[in-house]
Amino acid sequence: MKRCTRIGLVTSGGDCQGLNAAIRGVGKALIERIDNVEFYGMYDGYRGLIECDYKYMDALDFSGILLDGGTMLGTSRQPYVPGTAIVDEEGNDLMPAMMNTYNRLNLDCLVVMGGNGTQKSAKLLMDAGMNIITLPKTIDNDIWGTDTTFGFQSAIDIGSNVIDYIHSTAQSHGRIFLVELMGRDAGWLALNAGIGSGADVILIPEIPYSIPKIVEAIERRKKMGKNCSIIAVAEGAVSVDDAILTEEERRQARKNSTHSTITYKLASELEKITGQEARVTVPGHYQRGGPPCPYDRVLATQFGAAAAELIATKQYGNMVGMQGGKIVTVPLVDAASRTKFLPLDNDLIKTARDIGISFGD
Ligand SMILES: Nc1ncnc2c1ncn2[C@@H]1O[C@H](COP(=O)(O)OP(=O)(O)OP(=O)(O)O)[C@@H](O)[C@H]1O
Ligand SMILES: O=P(O)(O)OC[C@H]1O[C@](O)(CO)[C@@H](O)[C@@H]1O
Ligand SMILES: [Mg+2]
Repeated sequence: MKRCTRIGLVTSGGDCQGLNAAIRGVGKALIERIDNVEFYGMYDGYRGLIECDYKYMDALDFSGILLDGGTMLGTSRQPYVPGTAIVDEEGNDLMPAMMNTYNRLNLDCLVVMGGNGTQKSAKLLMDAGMNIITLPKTIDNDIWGTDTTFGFQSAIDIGSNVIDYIHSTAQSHGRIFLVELMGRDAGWLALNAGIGSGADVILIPEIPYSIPKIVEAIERRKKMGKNCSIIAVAEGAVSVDDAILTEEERRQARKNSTHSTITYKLASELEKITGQEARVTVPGHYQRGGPPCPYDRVLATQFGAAAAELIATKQYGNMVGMQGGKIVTVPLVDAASRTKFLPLDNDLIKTARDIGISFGD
């Protein structure tokens, strides 16, 4: 009898919408393609791989999960030395433990679903000799080599919806409203949600803001008879003053600040300067929760099926991605090589500026 193909599955990093849809896509497409296939779902990201803690999965596990939020396998963030190793709290390299699980289960391939950080760690697994295929998941859309990631569109929908609802209360009270959206390093989510919901100012990490410029935008609106202003703030947005600090200096400044986030600090500064009441709304992890939107269901299914094809044809060491509307295969060395920040010549930044949205610059 033909030896069975044994596939490991890992979901790593922050959860997002579409992870279960992607797991389902990989599972169903492999069952269709390969006669004898077994699945081992690692619990809680790399923890399961390290501790050989897994769930044996069969066809039924891939049914009825398309709409489920989160990940049925659980996820985690594991300490690491950048680009070098996944480690425990004492700094011990955990590659031998992960390799042990891979060999013990006699895996043919490990499918790793994660964000930009996960792509880097998956490359370490590949370098150590594992057959790896990765899928790009994250609400941040910051993975190099793919135009989009699953989770991103669902988070845009939620972020836009939050701002949609803020409009009426902002208008009734004549207030400045700051809505803090996720995105520590990249502004994709804030930009898209901001444009999609009619924000007046959008602040993203890639374009440092100056407070006088934001005030200018608010005053300009007042002159046009508009009594409220809505500011979409990426959580990683930085002022021009902070942009010149080192990462360590910025960390210290955050630690010493009396404000919980930059958005609250900005709100109190704007209130002082403009004399207009300012309020902050932080949807937080709500942006990552709940069912994937239909677009993400389709994307995650496409990515999952494409991953199955790569496995069936033994094209390991690749990430599945989307470029120009087409499913592509991206070498993991490239996908893991850098973060996909918003380029300043991005069309959407131009569109936003064209309709008078300020970036505080
Ligand atoms: N530079 C790196 N080198 C090695 N391993 C890394 C690196 N960055 C992250 N990892 C590993 O990948 C895991 C997931 O990374 P991270 O927490 O950055 O989330 P992510 O995959 O980027 O997803 P998201 O940003 O959407 O939450 C980390 O907990 C860590 O174990
Ligand atoms: O879930 P945690 O660990 O609080 O991390 C939050 C971070 O995860 C993300 O949701 C995805 O990377 C970021 O946008 C956010 O900064
Ligand atoms: Mg990330």
